[in-house]
Amino acid sequence: MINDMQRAACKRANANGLPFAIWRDPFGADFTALISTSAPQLAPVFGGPAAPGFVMAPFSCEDGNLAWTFAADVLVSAGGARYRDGNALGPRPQTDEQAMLTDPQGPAIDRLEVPQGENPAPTERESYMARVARAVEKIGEGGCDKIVLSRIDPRDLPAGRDLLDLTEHLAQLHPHAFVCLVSSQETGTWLTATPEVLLARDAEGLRTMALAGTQWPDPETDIDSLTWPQKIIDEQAHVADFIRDAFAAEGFSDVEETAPYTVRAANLCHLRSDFRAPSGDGAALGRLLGQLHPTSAVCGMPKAPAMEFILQEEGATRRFYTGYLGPRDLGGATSLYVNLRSASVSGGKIFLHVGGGIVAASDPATEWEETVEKSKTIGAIL
Ligand SMILES: C=C(O[C@@H]1C=C(C(=O)O)C=C[C@H]1O)C(=O)O
Repeated sequence: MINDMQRAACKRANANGLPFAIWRDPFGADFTALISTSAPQLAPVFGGPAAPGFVMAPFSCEDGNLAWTFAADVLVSAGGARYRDGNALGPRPQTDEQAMLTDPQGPAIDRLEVPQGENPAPTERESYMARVARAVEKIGEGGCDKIVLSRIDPRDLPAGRDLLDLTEHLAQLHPHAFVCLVSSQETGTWLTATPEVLLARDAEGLRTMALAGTQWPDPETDIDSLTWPQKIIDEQAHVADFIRDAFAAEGFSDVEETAPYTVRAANLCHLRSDFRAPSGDGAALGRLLGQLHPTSAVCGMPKAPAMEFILQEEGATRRFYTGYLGPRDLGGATSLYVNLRSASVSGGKIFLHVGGGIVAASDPATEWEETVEKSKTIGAIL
């Protein structure tokens, strides 16, 4: 899955303080590794100069179309390495640094490890439940229909396990997910196994999804037999409304939409509907991304008061959790995923971020349970 050249390139990047990302697409077999030989820059995802790269944006940002952009200086896919030459990728290294990253005779590095950085405090059960109760109260006062809250669950990384091995294990456990390890000084190091597409563009056009509602049925359950309470059906419909409005506001027409259906994501099930639309020009896509991020699936509704409540309750602890990440302009496609079922890595610790949407009828104890179930996506490898 992660081949020897990809391992060597990521470890050498890490040892040399260079940014890298390594990911596996949903239902894909192979990983792709991308290494930058310079620091990531904040740049527009759509509408700027098109060059292959990897992008990552935080939850809270002024412009949803602005993301940390990791230039694809070296790209190692299952078929071999390619190297940046201007705004394209070519077969031969253009610099010594590019060559060093993939040189079969280059230095062997034992393990990929991340130095100690941030050390956020855990959110205890009582304090999370009190936070949920305050959100329900706020919704009851009017002005907000839904607020997505989250918490942090710090765990120890298994001693002696390489982060690349953990990433590979995560991918094996969750074939449906976009699985990614990304690291830079600007973003920190994040491990993700997300089921949620924020916005994807390829030759066939645009794709996104409205995902909401969570159940954790017995693994033997036939998911087609699952039913959803009306409050979840309504909540998912609101997320779909939000996406439909964003397309309409930016002038995208001929948007096709499916009816909601149940999908599995690890031990969880969600309610989802899919959107497809013809692509637009870069400026319109940038505005669409700005409208979509953060969606009501991870922030709430309406966006502004939900965001204000989240920042007041959680401070700035989310950082890149519920932001987005993914490859840009690679092989003619850009695939941005919501950074969910994700965790930041710092020294020997991994900080799981888990959350859920709160509506008027939410029960604090059940909301806590939901976050415990969501923590199992990454928890399963620890
Ligand atoms: C916020 C998370 O998940 C989001 C919230 C969901 C919900 O409220 O049911 C479902 C899917 C995601 O859009 C998370 O996984 O941390």
